This record gives sequence, C-alpha cells and structure tokens, in this order.
Amino acid sequence: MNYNIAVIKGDGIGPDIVDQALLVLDQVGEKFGHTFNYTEVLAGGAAIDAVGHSLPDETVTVCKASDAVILGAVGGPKWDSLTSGDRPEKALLGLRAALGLFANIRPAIMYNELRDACPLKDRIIGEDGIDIVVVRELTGGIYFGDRGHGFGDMGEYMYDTMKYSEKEVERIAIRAFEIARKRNKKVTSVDKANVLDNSKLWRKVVEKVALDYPDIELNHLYVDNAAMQLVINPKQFDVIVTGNMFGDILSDEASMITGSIGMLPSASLGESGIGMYEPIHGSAPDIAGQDKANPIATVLSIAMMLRYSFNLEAEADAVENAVAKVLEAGNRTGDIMSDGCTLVGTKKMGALLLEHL
Ligand SMILES: NC(=O)C1=CN([C@@H]2O[C@H](COP(=O)(O)OP(=O)(O)OC[C@H]3O[C@@H](n4cnc5c(N)ncnc54)[C@H](O)[C@@H]3O)[C@@H](O)[C@H]2O)C=CC1
Ligand SMILES: CC(C)CC(=O)C(=O)O
Ligand SMILES: [Mg+2]
Repeated sequence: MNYNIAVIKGDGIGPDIVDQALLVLDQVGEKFGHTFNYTEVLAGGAAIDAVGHSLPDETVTVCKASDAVILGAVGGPKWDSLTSGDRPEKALLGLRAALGLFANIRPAIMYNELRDACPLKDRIIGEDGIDIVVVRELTGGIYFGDRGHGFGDMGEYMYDTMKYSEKEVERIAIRAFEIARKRNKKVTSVDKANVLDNSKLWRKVVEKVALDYPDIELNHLYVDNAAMQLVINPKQFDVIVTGNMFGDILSDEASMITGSIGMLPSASLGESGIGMYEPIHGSAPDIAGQDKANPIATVLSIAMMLRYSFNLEAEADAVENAVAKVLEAGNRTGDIMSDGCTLVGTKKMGALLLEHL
C-alpha cells in the first residue's frame, strides 16, 4: 500500500527526533511492503523564519490532503516575544483546530526496563508498573477561549476564558469510554467542578455519557487531587479523561512516572479522517541539535499512526517490539539513563531501533 504523510519537523529537537522516526518508518515500509511518501511542510518557528508566519496556508492544505501528519515539536526562546504577536505554538493549536483533532490520546505506559528511571518508590509502582491512558480534549477549553487585555484599577490586565459546550464534552467522553472498554474498564474524569461552572457542565455530560457504558466504572477527581493521586497512587488509574489544559499538565506528570517525557507518544484524532502523531514533549531547546534527545516518543507515535490511521497492527507491534528490545539490551538516552546501562545519542538510538526491527 501507498500512504501519503505530511511531515512537520518543527523546531528545537523536532528535526533530530523526526529524522530518526522516519528512518524507522522507511524500514517498516521495506519489511512489510508499503510505500510511505513524505511531504515536508513548515509550521512553528521554522515557518516564521521562512515565510513570516507560523502556519502557512500551504501547510494546512497539504496536511488535509494527506493520510496522516507526523509532527516533531514547535517553539523556542527565539520566537517568544515577537512584536507581530505570532508565536510557533499558535501553529500547533491552529493545525489541531483546522484538522478537527479534538481527541488527544496519550498512553503513559512504563517499560519494565525503565523502572530505575521512575522517580517513584517501587512499592508505589508495584510489580506490573504503570499503564494509564490520558484522553485529553484538544480543540476547546481555555487554549481556545476568548481572550483580551486592557487597563484597570490594578494596572494592565489580560484574560483567557475557559468554555466547554455539551457536544465537545460528549464526544471526548465517548472516546474515553470506548478506550476503557478495551482496557480495564475504568474512567476517571478530571475537572475543577468545585470552582468552575464549565467543569460542572463537564461532569454532568460525562455522567450522562456513562449511562451508555454500564460496564465501565466512572469516578471524578478534582484536578489538584488528581495531580497528587498520580504520584501517590498511580495504579488506581486506567483511562483519565479531561480538558485541554488539565490534560496538558497531567500528561507531562504521567510521563515522568513512566520514566521520561521523552518516552510518551500521542495521537490526535477527529471524528474520522486524518490523525496527527506527535510526541507529548516540546522542542527541548536546551538539548536541541546536540544528539541528546530521546527519539522513542516520536517512534512510538509512528506506531500509533500505523495502528490508528492505517490499521497496520503487525507493523505497529514490530515498532513497539523494537523499542522494547533496544531498552532490554540496556541502551539509554540521557533522560532515561541509569547505572549499568549504555548511554547513546539520538542517532545511535535510531540506528539500534533499525537493527532490532
Ligand atoms: N507539541 C509541541 O510542539 C510542544 C511545544 N512546546 C514548546 O517547546 C518549548 C520548550 O518547552 P519546555 O517547557 O521546555 O518543554 P519541553 O517538553 O520541550 O522540555 C522539558 C524538559 O524535558 C526535556 N525533554 C523534552 N523532550 C525530550 C526528549 N525527547 N529527550 C530528552 N529530553 C527531553 C527537555 O530537555 C527539558 O529539560 C517551548 O517553546 C514550548 O512552548 C512545549 C510542549 C509541547
Ligand atoms: C502549545 C501547547 C499547548 C503544546 C503542549 O504543551 C501540548 O500540546 O502538550
Ligand atoms: Mg504539553
């Protein structure tokens, strides 16, 4: 089969990690007889530098015409205070909205080999480790609400608003319950319903959706407690469903309890059609271009693309097995390094993954 993929390498470590992930994908193609055609397009800081704004129309057009999108990461200090008001992160939000990608699936699964990289005590992780899926709403909430600024009694003010509509909550809740049905049948909905009205609506709609899933256990946590529970008792979670900002924050936290943010992939999906696949981390300017970034989150995002967008289960398994074998053999990038293991760079990690595929 032939697949057309839009590739956005982005900024910082984006090109470092995407290059390795594409080598892995090419090898999957050779091994299983598929052709993956890449169209590289610009977004983020790289697009600002090249054409003056973060999300060129051409990028959206190419992404819409593709079977899937692979994205590294965008952003960096170079573009943090542009006078135009544009910034690389706007491209990411714009792309998610333009492609209708309202569901961001972030599996936080701990590889047994990475137990030492987990900052939690053994008694908290237990023998079988951590296996949580964060289902984050991706095109609504405070990242997309009305915003403004002005001057008042306390000087200059700025505001962002957090709004959720019934349908937005309903469709993400359905995704979470469907995922839970194929797993351990538990959904934890995270909100701030003790303070925020939009969270009250969130809770009401999630409870309504739950009526169609009597086989799934539902509980609710306030986000502050959820952040704490992830550290003291992460094993209580199966599927976490939450809004855009809470999911952004909690998934970074969940990633660290599995060992590193450099390990967590994600799939951004809509009603149907194309998906966008990206690691959950950012552009890590502190290690960009130094051959230090862990490419595994991006490689595992490619496995999610093979599975969710192309229905290529065996191919996805092969990629995930290669990751497991490379870790079993004791190879580690700096973020997951522990005593007795071999420290490798981004490129070497990519080469090892190819060897084990
Ligand atoms: N999806 C995206 O494009 C995202 C972009 N960003 C942007 O990225 C820039 C940096 O943001 P930060 O808050 O520093 O978050 P970050 O996720 O880029 O980095 C946080 C820490 O994790 C480390 N890290 C991240 N990915 C790694 C990897 N693959 N291997 C090894 N270490 C890794 C970094 O070195 C840093 O110490 C900002 O401009 C931010 O807006 C942040 C999050 C997501
Ligand atoms: C621009 C941000 C919303 C990116 C981010 O942190 C994320 O999607 O995880
Ligand atoms: Mg984030």
